[in-house]
Amino acid sequence: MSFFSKFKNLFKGQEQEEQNLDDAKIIEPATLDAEETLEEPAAPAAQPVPESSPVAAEEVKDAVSAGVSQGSIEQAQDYHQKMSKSRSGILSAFGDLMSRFQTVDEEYFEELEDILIMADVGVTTVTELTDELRREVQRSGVSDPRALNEVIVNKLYDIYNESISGSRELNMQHGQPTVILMIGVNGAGKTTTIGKLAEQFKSQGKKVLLAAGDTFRAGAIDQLAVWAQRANVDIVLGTEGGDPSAVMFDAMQKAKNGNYDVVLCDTAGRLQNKTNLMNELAKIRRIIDREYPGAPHETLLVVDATTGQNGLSQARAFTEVAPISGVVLTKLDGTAKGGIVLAIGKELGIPVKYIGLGEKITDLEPFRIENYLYGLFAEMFE
Ligand SMILES: Nc1nc2c(ncn2[C@@H]2O[C@H](COP(=O)(O)OP(=O)(O)OP(=O)(O)O)[C@@H](O)[C@H]2O)c(=O)[nH]1
Repeated sequence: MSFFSKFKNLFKGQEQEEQNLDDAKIIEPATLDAEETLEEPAAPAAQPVPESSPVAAEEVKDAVSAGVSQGSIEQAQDYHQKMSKSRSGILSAFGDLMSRFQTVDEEYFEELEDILIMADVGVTTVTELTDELRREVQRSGVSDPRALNEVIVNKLYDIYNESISGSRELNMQHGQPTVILMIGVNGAGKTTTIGKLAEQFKSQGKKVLLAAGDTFRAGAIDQLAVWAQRANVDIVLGTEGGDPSAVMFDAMQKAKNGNYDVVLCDTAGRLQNKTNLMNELAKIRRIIDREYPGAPHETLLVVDATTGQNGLSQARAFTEVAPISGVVLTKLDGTAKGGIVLAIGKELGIPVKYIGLGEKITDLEPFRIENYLYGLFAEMFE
């Protein structure tokens, strides 16, 4: 069974449960007003909650064994709700395609390519996808475009998974602080993301320290200090125009003496001057590594999803100045072109580790390709 069928079945299983609970609620005795009735209220007709159908239960078991848990249902629903801009763009284009093509032909493939490229899925991914679809159509003889929808989603899932190398989880340390270096151009959402991550770690009971290493942009230090306050975590402040490596040194000392679990390091995002940035990041990494050999344990590149292909070329340029272990894609709630996740996976081979789905401190989700594809395409299969 494909990942999507399994995923879909889990939702079917959940809907069935909710329906069962609703059915049971309708006949709850609490809904009768005993005060106003002279007669004894009828014996409560509460019935046991009916069991889910054995088929649904079996399918849910399948989905769970495919790694889809209750937690991921909630996450997927969150993705679904907050990615509505991207989804409505893609779904209306697909709807239009379905209404105009009764059979799959070359023109259908060309239009499909256009839709996906417009959604920022990226030319390489789109070409690989449609080449495979053409082969699939030849092999299976499928001619109804509707029958291809699920195949498309499954292939996007496979292409992403095959492109990514490296761990998709954060490389968390035990017995020493996990040092995370955040890089990315100004305005991508770096500061906000550091605040959101701090909040998440804090809510997991971890002791968190921020290092305000963007000493270049006026106001960056103050802005990070505001997030530290919001998340109620400690911060090492630099001085505007000062040496960011000095901030990192102080932060590493404080982390050691204060038994911190996580240090989140902000950096300046001056991509315009690649050599300077490369030297600055190399120096920062050296200082951190000297205090904690092997650190930083993560270097996360923050990319603004609304910048589309521009964001992708920015990301590519950053891979030339520092080794990147993961991408945080921000503002996925604010774009109608959410396909950029797939382009980044395919073109850079770096896992997207988090996505930003809003401006609030809680609007950051660990990235899961299943949830993302559900968020984008779910209604296509209803
Ligand atoms: N809708 C939405 N807005 C976001 C998200 N992440 C960040 N933002 C907004 O993007 C804007 C820029 O975010 P910052 O965190 O200031 O960006 P930055 O990369 O730190 O920029 P510099 O401080 O200039 O380096 C702010 O208005 C944030 O509220 C997100 O996931 N969704």
